[in-house]
Amino acid sequence: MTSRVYIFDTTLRDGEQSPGVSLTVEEKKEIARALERLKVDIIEAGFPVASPGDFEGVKAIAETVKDVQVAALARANQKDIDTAWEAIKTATAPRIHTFIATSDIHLQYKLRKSREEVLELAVEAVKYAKKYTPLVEFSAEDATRSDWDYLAQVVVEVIKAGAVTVNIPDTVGYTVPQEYYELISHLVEALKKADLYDLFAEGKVCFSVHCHNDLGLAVANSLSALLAGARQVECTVNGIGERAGNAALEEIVMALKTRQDYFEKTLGYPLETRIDTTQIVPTSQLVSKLTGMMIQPNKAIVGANAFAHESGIHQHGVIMHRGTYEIMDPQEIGWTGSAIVLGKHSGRHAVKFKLESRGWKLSPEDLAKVFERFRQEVKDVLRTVHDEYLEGVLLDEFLEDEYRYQVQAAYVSSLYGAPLKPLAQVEILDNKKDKRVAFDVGVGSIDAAFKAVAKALGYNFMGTAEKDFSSEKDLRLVDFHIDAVGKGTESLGVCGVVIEDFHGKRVAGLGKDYDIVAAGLKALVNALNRLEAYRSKGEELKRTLAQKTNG
Ligand SMILES: CC(=O)SCCNC(=O)CCNC(=O)[C@H](O)C(C)(C)COP(=O)(O)OP(=O)(O)OC[C@H]1O[C@@H](n2cnc3c(N)ncnc32)[C@H](O)[C@@H]1OP(=O)(O)O
Ligand SMILES: CC(C)C(=O)C(=O)O
Repeated sequence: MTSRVYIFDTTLRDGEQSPGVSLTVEEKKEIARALERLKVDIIEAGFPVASPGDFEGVKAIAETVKDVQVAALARANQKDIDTAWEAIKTATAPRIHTFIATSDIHLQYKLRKSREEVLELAVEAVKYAKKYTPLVEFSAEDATRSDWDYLAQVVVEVIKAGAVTVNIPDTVGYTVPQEYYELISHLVEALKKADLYDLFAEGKVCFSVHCHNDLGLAVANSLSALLAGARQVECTVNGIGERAGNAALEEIVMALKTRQDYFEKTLGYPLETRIDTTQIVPTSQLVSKLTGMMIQPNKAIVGANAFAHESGIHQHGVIMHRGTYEIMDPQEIGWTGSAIVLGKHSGRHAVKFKLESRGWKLSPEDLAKVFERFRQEVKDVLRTVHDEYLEGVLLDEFLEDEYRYQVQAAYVSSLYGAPLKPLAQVEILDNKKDKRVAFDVGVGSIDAAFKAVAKALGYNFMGTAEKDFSSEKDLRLVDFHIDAVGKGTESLGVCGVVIEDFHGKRVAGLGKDYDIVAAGLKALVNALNRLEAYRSKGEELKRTLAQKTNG
């Protein structure tokens, strides 16, 4: 048996069958190019007879990609096969993928045909497709709910008719790993009985698997089938597809790579794909963007949290040795690295690590003070804790005396249904007791208030605009959010802001108030106090604190 596993990507065919997904020809070409870079073996580009748009998409892909087979789907009839061929004939290696269901439930209710009729249609379809290309794949739709002996008969006959790949789909995600293993083994035995085993053993005929995820078992079932002798896996990027989706390409590939030891121990040789795993994350993100199907944060391999650690014990482990809580190298998959994310469950080691990565070296006593303040003021208060909030509490701890500004009073209007813009007037007192007053308008009351505060203190508030900084006075808003502590209209508003200055320095500010605009004002003024204190005393403080660690 060969050790090579062929990756048949059906993102553009079964993946596009996800409810709500519809890709343009240009988008399909962009994904196909990404799949070529990922080095999948086969791209199933679509179902050409389905619509002129599908036909054009498949044709365009066949003309675009070179280093990969291009497959087109066709029912077991001549029109579908002719149309499939028309669409893929310019591909470097065109594959016709014809299919018909073999389960009694499909035969009786959907096809309204006998087993004999379906067998004949399958054989005729393969023979007909074979006139166009040697690369003919046959799929026995709903194979896992088919009678095993009838399925074996179909498999044997389509191979005799010329199919070089025989796919055994778990169309409705019904099987379980052990059963699927036994089914593939049963079909291998059938090849032996039919004197076709040599073709299979030499890799001239290949069993393929195509698993749906209705019970969440698509990847497990696919891997189990590989152990039984299948050598092609049909899968989609991010696991998108009909209903609960298909087996996720990234999970199959990384399971084979990460547990190569297990497959080698079990089979006596490793299983290998030719996938360039560093292309997994870029491809996944492209597919998500173009299909509009979000990737859940905890999705294996490609979810935003797949290599992020928030709880203290795990963070400590990862800081000491990544392998304590990670079984894959994120960079091998195309991530920039793992992430230590500060949050409710973070501990002292993570806080120390984060501060050190920003150039702060603290004695155990100073670290304890900052950690305690972080615990009290930030950890339980914010859901997303940017690293800047941690540096912020450090600045509060050591430089609070330097803070210059305090909101004295503010008047901010809030409008509904009026053709006017909200207006903010703020009065800020500095540490020399001088009053700084400014007015401004904004798209909303917070926007107006922030502009007025910035103006009063000599800054120019750019909002979240992507435009370049043009002056030392410019300030960009990097993050802004308000959470409510408590329930109902009397809850406390907690506002967090992160701003960036002309030099790229980012600082965070926090503000709390029963009035959410007031919470926002306090947060921005807190951030500006921290920014100015950092600018005048930050580097000196770093040196002073670091010296304490030497003594
Ligand atoms: C398991 C899978 O993922 S299979 C692929 C599913 N993908 C799609 O369906 C893609 C989009 N489909 C379409 O655009 C349309 O269904 C088309 C163009 C393919 C067919 O449209 P229509 O001709 O209107 O038929 P409709 O979809 O309503 O019914 C399917 C017909 O194909 C027949 N059929 C279904 N599977 C097969 C097959 N593998 N081989 C031969 N005939 C089949 C059905 O019996 C039915 O025939 P009938 O019209 O004589 O009753
Ligand atoms: C056409 C076949 C391969 C299919 O998509 C399925 O059975 O799910």
